[in-house]
Amino acid sequence: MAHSSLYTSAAQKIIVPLDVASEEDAIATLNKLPEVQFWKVGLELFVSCGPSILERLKEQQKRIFLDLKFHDISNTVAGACRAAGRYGADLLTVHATAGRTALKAAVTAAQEGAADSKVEPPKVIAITLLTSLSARDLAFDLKIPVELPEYALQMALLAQESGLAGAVCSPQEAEQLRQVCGDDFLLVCPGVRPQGAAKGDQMRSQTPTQAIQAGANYLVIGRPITTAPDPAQAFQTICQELEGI
Ligand SMILES: O=C(O)c1cc(=O)[nH]c(=O)n1[C@@H]1O[C@H](COP(=O)(O)O)[C@@H](O)[C@H]1O
Repeated sequence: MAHSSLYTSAAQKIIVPLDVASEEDAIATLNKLPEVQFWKVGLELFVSCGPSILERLKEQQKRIFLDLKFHDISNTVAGACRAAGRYGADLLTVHATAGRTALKAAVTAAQEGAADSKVEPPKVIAITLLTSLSARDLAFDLKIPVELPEYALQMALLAQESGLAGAVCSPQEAEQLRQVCGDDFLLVCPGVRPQGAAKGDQMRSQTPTQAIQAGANYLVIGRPITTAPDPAQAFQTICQELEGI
């Protein structure tokens, strides 16, 4: 059995999503993975059981990525971000394709919400292009006539110009985004798969080592940990991989 102290710095870089449909299942996942410091609450759990899970996480001094991926007109995005800003989450997502006005409004509104409840505002980060989409999807279905890495970069730059703290991108685009957007821009990478793990619906994946070497600040890793026969062991194996870089 590995010692948790060995994995502290690597563990802080890994965000594990609570992609379950009830608070009970979420708590069961939390209990299986006591070493995880940073949890993601996304659409499935938030729509299923609302904000009470955020209180449970805060009681346990966990960090929270509130991944609600807002994508709407600017007035509606602002209202949602103001409400989300009240919860004291660390990170909050909006889609870059909501556009410049909505992105700027998101940051301001999240700050207002946080001030209302006297908590730190969440860092608002933008989805550049979902990691479940391929270059083929971008060109043929979304009809976007721009190469995929360039498109992700342009969405990240739009987010940066609009005052957002960072972006969500696949590890495959992280190196270019890091070079262009600089060291202070947060890069959060889902679509991360340890060598040999099932990709599922992830179309642009890389290993944890590759993602960190490309410049990711945080890795979002779900099923390779949560559906493993021993989730705590799977988490520790990834931490060990990162400690070895
Ligand atoms: O915003 C996200 O976290 C996100 C963006 C994205 O482009 N791709 C993506 O997979 N995610 C999330 O990252 C997690 C990936 O989970 P696994 O594929 O199980 O590792 C899921 O909770 C997704 O909602």
